[in-house]
Amino acid sequence: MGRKTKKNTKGNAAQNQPPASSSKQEAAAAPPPELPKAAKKDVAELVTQLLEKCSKPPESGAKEWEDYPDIHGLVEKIRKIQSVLAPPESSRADQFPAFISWLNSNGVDTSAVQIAEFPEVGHGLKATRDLKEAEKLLQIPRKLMFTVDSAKQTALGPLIAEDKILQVMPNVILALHLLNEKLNPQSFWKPYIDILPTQYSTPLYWGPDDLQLLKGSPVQGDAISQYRNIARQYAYFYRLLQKNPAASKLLLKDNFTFENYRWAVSSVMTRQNQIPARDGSRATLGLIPLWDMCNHTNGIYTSDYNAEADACECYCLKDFAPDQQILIFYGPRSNGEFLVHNGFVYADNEHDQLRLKLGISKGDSLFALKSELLGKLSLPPSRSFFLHRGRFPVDGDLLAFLRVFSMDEDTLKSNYSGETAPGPEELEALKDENQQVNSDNEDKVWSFLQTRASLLLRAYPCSLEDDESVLQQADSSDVAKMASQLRIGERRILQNTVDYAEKKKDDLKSSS
Ligand SMILES: C[S@@+](CC[C@H](N)C(=O)[O-])C[C@H]1O[C@@H](n2cnc3c(N)ncnc32)[C@H](O)[C@@H]1O
Repeated sequence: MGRKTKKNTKGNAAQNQPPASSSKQEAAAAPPPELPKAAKKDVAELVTQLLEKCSKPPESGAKEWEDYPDIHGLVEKIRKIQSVLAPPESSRADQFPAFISWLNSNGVDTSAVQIAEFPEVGHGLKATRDLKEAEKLLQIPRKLMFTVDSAKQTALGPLIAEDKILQVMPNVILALHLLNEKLNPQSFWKPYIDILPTQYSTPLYWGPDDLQLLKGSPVQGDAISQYRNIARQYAYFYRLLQKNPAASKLLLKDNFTFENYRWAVSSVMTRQNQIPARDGSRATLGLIPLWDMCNHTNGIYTSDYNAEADACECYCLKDFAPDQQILIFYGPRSNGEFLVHNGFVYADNEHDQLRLKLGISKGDSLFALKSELLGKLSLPPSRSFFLHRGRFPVDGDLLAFLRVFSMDEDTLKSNYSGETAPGPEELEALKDENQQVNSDNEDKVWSFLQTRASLLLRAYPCSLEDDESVLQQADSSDVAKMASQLRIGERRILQNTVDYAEKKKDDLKSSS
């Protein structure tokens, strides 16, 4: 979410004592329930199959979708066996008072905010009084933060020190840390973990029918890849926890269910933040209690790191009246990114963009010349680009790629290769809309883009009106609404691109 930079202002550094190591606390905890031996054996076999299935390199297009039912099927079998370990349902809202007391007793002033439930966004913060734009809203000391660094100081530390894969996956470290602390009734962070949502709307919670709702959108492939990645991670870390002696005393070891893992991964994905390490030399990944109760809106970053106070500070994005929801800006992400990583999309996303995969065909007789020129622009011959919402749908990288993609042999040979190889200025010019290679090339660029965007518009399985009515219908599922809102945004970007290309072609005609 918010970007954190170092900032020196006055603060109360004396409060910042690290929490006691929870490895000691774990020793006092009652053991959580375990699966019977036979069930454990069945899970271990399914996990081996899952790891094998997910470890095959992901294939694009239809193949990716073809693999998904098998992966999903194995995961569902595992979940069924492990369902006996599910903890009793608990009410999140009942835990808020203890959470606020915990914050207050650790030096957090919560007087300006209150936790409340809001339509469409879940729980969030509301103002308890008039708050002015740029006024300091919250200050959360490091000792309350739940970070990769704090994970290393618990019983997870030895496992992190041993496993090379874990060391390069800070988000997984956080997820395992969260699960281990959740199982520990003595955890310092218990009041925080108790108020986390019990489930999420990320695609990790979707079934095959839900994923089908994304048909026509490139986000469908992203959601399937995410599911595959998390299933693979689950299988890998399941085996690691069973086999590695450094994991033998972890509470997590016998409670590492897929349900728990997708919950922990989603908790981390939807709430994580980069936090400068204590010495400022690097960033660590972490969760920031209370600050992470703020929901997102368009705007600018208003969070900062106060190095002197060793605390995260959040300022008001705008004026807020009493009882009004306090919103912050998470960052410039597209609706597709928000859907896959945060489980939501919203209508007025100023930073919405649509992924567009493009490549020079290996069968193109000019492949070598075009690839060489693209290399000089630091672009591979095939990659994903983005079409943007707003006045300028095409950015410099996409424009340069399309110009090279559309170049004829003569132009390539006489202006862009060998002795006529372009210098830095000519390369920059390829990214500049106000310059052109020649009018024929320019016409090809905009015609190609117009056709491609029109085809993508036609590829959606339903109309704009259908999607708009899904949003209006009270009985539409949350996933159906999300998929419709996503497509509405994508269609707007594609239609804007078609119109923009048309205008560019008209301008070309009138200038020739
Ligand atoms: C950091 S948490 C914010 C607190 C969260 N609403 C809760 O109940 O714990 C981020 C999550 O809040 C929800 N959210 C935040 N901003 C939203 C928005 N503009 N529209 C819909 N959901 C939103 C999404 O579920 C997202 O994953």
